[in-house]
Amino acid sequence: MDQLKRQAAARALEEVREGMQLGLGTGSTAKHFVELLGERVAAGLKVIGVPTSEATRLDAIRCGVKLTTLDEIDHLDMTVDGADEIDPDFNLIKGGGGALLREKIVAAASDRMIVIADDSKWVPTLGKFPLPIEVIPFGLGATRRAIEKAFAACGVSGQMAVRKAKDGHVFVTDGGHWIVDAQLGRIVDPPSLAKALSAIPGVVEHGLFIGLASSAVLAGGEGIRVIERRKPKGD
Ligand SMILES: O=C[C@H](O)[C@H](O)[C@H](O)COP(=O)(O)O
Repeated sequence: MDQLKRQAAARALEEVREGMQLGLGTGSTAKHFVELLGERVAAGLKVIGVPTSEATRLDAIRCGVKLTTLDEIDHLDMTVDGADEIDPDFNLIKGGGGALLREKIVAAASDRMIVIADDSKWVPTLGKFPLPIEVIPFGLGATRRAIEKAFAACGVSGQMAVRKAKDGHVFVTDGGHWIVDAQLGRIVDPPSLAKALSAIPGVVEHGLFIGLASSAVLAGGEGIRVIERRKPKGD
């Protein structure tokens, strides 16, 4: 599986050009991309990156990739990031690693977002992977009730659990928030659910990425598939 992730990362690297401003994703697949990019930088390629998490920031520094912020530059040419699920409309679930907020900010600031993954992430319908919802700890009971209402209005339901870190403590995101993971099974209308969740005051962000991904590089046993989204970014 790790080999497939690296192959997808290597294929995405072929899209990188001299001078590009790049969004650097988070997770085990994106980490391969940062490492491979580091090798190209060591060989003379000049690019600059914006990391989507503290973990990626440290990886990029270790790999010699020059970094900047979205305060210093006004757009990114391309973001390369992993995903937990991708559907045929290029809706994504992200946030399995807890980086969804920065990942979404960076993807939205990019001209293109390439999703890299092993092909098990390509699914007919989103929802088997628990949907991460980043929340403010204050008033969480009220926020959870509002989330349940949004689920009902969008025809989904399922258990919610506050994410725990490996040490048993509540997982805290880079932004200092918590994550509620929702086991929805099948998300019938991802764009409507995304809109409903975004309207809840205690929800900082959610892991549904709608209209952001422009292509997917999927590595599987039979090779690499590059699938382009037909609709322009933002639709
Ligand atoms: O918060 C984490 C990110 O959204 C990751 O890109 C996503 O969870 C996929 O991670 P991985 O490549 O490790 O499966």
